[in-house]
Amino acid sequence: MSASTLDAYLNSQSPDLGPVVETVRSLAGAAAATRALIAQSSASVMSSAAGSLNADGDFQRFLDVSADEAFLAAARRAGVRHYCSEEIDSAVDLNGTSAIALAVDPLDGSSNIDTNVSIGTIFSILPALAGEPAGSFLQFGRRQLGAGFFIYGPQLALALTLGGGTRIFVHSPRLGTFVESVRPSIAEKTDEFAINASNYRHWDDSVRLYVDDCLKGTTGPREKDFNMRWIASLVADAYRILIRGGVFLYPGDSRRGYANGRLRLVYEANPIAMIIEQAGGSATDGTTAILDLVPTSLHQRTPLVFGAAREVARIARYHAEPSVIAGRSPLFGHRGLFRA
Ligand SMILES: O=P(O)(O)OC[C@H]1O[C@](O)(COP(=O)(O)O)[C@@H](O)[C@@H]1O
Ligand SMILES: [Mg+2]
Ligand SMILES: [Mg+2]
Repeated sequence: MSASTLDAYLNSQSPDLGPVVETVRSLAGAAAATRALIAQSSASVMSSAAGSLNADGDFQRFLDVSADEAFLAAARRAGVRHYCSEEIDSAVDLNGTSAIALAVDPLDGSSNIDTNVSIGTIFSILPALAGEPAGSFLQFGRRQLGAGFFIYGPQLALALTLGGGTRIFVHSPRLGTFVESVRPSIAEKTDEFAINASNYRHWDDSVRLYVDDCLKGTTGPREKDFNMRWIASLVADAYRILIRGGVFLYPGDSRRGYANGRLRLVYEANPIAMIIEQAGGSATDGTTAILDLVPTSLHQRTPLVFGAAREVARIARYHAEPSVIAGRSPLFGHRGLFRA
């Protein structure tokens, strides 16, 4: 693969993708500025409270709000018509000239801000519909024209899809631009899973049984040992899966407000699902493809399972065939390590 820049890649797109290309170009500028802000700020400034709660009830930090301002400004510069983000209550009409709707999670992985763990920005690009701005974001994920995320990690990187596969670009401070790094292809099998295991007691039996079976390793039904990773930054977990495979789960659970997990459909699950599918993986809410779900509200949550296609399909069977679980009920007496 010959090294290419993000600009060259964007310039090679067909003219009808022009407004999408302009949007990505503008977002890349905002990401470089956000990266610089992160690099310059002390941990206490970055994580300091902005003083309010967002639409989902999360405490907003300084960086959540400043990233939102940077990406909103980038949307305006690109002529985006409709904008929504995790940090604002309702979608807004920017009166832009292009028929583009942009949904953004300006700062993903907020709980990691002051620990110097990778965080990022996730975006979803949709066709803007006539009428109220909110309507543009209630289209199912297969309508996305493009999706991506920036990750502020050891490298500033962009995972991007415009529908013809997924590409990863890494920012070169020397060249002042993003350079293509890898075209990820997610293996369909894996022996690495990612889940917040502290919620074990809140999960339903299908998720517990799946994790139990992984933990039993070579002597269990999977007949192989599994490794576990959980970064608690969706962008970082997704990036790892793009690079070396694996499967990620944030299921619904019995905690108050967590019936549909924690992640938001419009600006987290949908763009990640498109990026993952375009890299050869799959993404579901446990059983149904994320990209086939029709959002009913801007900030709605969804359970999210994504990564290696065969593993995601296996997890769907744990969810969809209670008889499998019922048939295994004698095992529930010794469910595994997390019960010890
Ligand atoms: O702390 P938990 O419950 O494990 O949740 C971690 C998840 O929450 C998130 O931080 C939610 O995103 P925000 O930081 O944008 O609210 C994801 O990045 C991550 O996967
Ligand atoms: Mg997020
Ligand atoms: Mg966020």
